[in-house]
This record gives sequence, structure tokens and C-alpha cells, in this order.
Amino acid sequence: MKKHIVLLPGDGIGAEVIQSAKQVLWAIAEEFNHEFTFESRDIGGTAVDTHGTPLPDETVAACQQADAILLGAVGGPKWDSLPSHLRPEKGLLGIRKALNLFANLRPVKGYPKLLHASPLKEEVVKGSDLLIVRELIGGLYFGTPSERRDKGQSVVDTLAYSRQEITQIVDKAFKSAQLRRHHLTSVDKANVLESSKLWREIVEEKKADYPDVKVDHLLVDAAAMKLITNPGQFDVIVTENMFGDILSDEASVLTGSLGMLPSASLREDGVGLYEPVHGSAPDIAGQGIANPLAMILSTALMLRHSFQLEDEAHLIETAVQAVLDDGYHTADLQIPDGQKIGTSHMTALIVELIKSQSATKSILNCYV
Ligand SMILES: NC(=O)C1=CN([C@@H]2O[C@H](COP(=O)(O)OP(=O)(O)OC[C@H]3O[C@@H](n4cnc5c(N)ncnc54)[C@H](O)[C@@H]3O)[C@@H](O)[C@H]2O)C=CC1
Ligand SMILES: CC(C)CC(=O)C(=O)O
Ligand SMILES: [Mg+2]
Repeated sequence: MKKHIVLLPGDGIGAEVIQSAKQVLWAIAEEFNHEFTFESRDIGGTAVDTHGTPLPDETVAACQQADAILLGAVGGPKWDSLPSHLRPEKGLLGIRKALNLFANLRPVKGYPKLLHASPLKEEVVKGSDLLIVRELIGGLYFGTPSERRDKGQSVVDTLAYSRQEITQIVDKAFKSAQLRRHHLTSVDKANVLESSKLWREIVEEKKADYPDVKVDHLLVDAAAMKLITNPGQFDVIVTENMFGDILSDEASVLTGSLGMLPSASLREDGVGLYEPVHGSAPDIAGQGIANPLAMILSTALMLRHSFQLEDEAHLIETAVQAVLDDGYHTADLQIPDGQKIGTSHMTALIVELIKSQSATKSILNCYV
């Protein structure tokens, strides 16, 4: 299979983890006879420095031509005092909007070896396996007006959603639940917010189209509590943009580190942008110690969702599990009797396993 992938390394550890993704994809291409071509483009603070904007037109144009996009992360203290239209985060929001990537899938999976890497009790974390479906191009992060007023003495942000925007993400979440354990929890703040009341109404209406899916509603404050006290009650969570942003970082505690959560940002036709849930981690950038697994697992999501390469995606996920099972971990994770390694060593181990496991598979196929 021939595919063209645009890489958006961005800022901080973004460039370090994108390098890991590329190496993993080279290994997959070699083992499975695919031809992946790569093109790197600027976004975020790096783009502000070189192009004077966090989202250059040529970056958008390249992404529009791509079969899929991998993004590292954007932002950092260097750009924190810029006016809001020049903030690196505007580049990320802008590319999501420009490509109409309305559905952000954030799987949260606990690995057996990481049970003690979480500060939560083993019996709470054990078997964690849920999917957060976050609306990605509406709500507070995009509403207008969003501005300072009265010479900086007051401020306004706007939370707006249309029926169509809510319906498309709710539909996506119901379909995701049908592919999993048929249980959808819709998270809102319907006791206070008009947007949440409409959200809840639409989920109730849509239920009739998906009779095989059990539906619950939770207010976001209680959902935040239940996520880390009884995660086993969740299968698929659907929620609006900002709630999903916050709940997914919280959910990462179940896995032991923010460095473990991948994500897929999708639209209906399968085009997608794949990125770790974490940010640019300026506190550890440039030290070679970032956990590349969230980014590597995001490449597996790319192979699955954009290219329908399930075997290849599964092989990456198996390699991640195997490396962790062997006790290897980056500094963000604590594994009793584990071996702490850096970003490039972790990447090399995954690549090695991909090569040896796919070799084993082809030998076995010869005897079938
Ligand atoms: N998708 C994106 O590009 C995002 C960008 N940001 C931006 O990133 C910058 C830093 O934001 P923070 O609030 O510090 O969030 P962050 O996610 O960058 O880091 C939070 C904490 O988690 C750690 N961490 C994150 N990813 C890690 C990894 N792969 N391996 C090991 N440790 C990891 C960091 O070292 C830090 O202690 C800000 O400019 C923010 O706006 C934040 C979130 C998402
Ligand atoms: C620019 C932010 C909304 C990025 C972020 O925190 C996220 O998407 O998780
Ligand atoms: Mg976030």
C-alpha cells in the first residue's frame, strides 16, 4: 500500500516523539511491503518563529493533500506571552477546524505491568478499558466572541453548539459503542448549561436508532470523580470539547502516565490527524526522556482508522505491551523491578519487536 503522511512535529517533545513514530512506520513499511512517504511541516511555536503564524497556509495545504497526518504537540513558555492569535495552540485548533476533524477518539487502556505505576489502588485501576469520544471543533475553544473587554477589566468566552454538531458526534459515539461493549455514558452539565440541555435531548432522541446500546447520563463533576474511583463502569464516554479535554488527562492516571494515551481526530471520510493526548512537556523537552508510547500508539490508530491496516496496527500494540511486560519503562512510569530507559531506546525496542514478531508470523504462515 502506498500512502503519503504529513508530519507536524510542533514544539517541545513533539519533535522527539514524532521521530519515534517515523521509525516505527519505517519498520512496518519494511515488514509489510508498504510504501510510506513523509513530508514535515511547521505548526505551533516553531511556525510562529519561522513563518510569523502558528498555522502557515502551506501546512494546511499539505495536510489537505495527505492520506493521514501525525502531530507531536505544540506550545511552550517561549510563546506564552504572545497575543492570542499567535499562540501555538491556535495552530492546533486551526488545523482541526480546517480539516473538519470533529471526532476525537481517546482510548484509555490499562496495561497489566503498569498497575502499580498509577497512584490509584490496584483494584480500581485493574482492567481499565474505556474510550472517550470528544467533540473537537466546537464549544468554548471556538466560540465567538472570545475577548477582553472594558480595557481588560472583563472578559467573555462563548460556548455554542448547533444541533447538527452535537448530532454528528453523538452518532459517532453510538457507533463506537456498538463496536465495543454497547454502553454509552453521555457527560454534560445539563443542570446548569443550555448547551448541555440540548446535548442531553439529542442523546435521548438518538437512542432509538441504536437499541442495542445502553445509555447513561452523568454530570461532568460526578463523572470526574467516578472516572478515578470506578472506571470499570465506563465503556464509551461522549462529551463536548472542553469536558473531554479535561477528563482525558484525568483518565491518563488510570494508565500510569499521560505519556500512554494516544488519540485519533477524525471526520466521516476516514481522513485523520493522529496525536498523543499530552502536550509539549517543556519541563522534559530536549532531554531524551519523553515517553514515545502515546505517539507510537497513535500511529497504530492511524494504520487502523485511515488505512484499514488492522494487522499492522495490532502488531504495534502487541509490541508496546511486550516491551512493558519485559519491564522497560520511561521516567514518567514507575514499574517495580523495571528498567528505566530513554525515548530512543524505547523506540528501538519497539522496532526490534515489530521486526522479530512479523518475521515469526511469516514463518508460521509458511506452515499453514
Ligand atoms: N496537543 C497539544 O499540542 C497540547 C499542547 N499543550 C501545550 O503544551 C504545553 C505544556 O502544557 P502542560 O500543561 O505542561 O501539559 P503537558 O501534557 O505538556 O505536560 C504535563 C505533564 O506531563 C508530563 N508529560 C507529558 N507528556 C509526557 C510524555 N510523553 N512523557 C513523559 N512525560 C510527559 C510533562 O512532563 C508534564 O509534567 C503548553 O504550552 C500547552 O498549551 C497542552 C496539551 C496538549
Ligand atoms: C490546544 C488544546 C486544546 C490542546 C489540548 O489540550 C488537547 O487537545 O487535549
Ligand atoms: Mg488536553
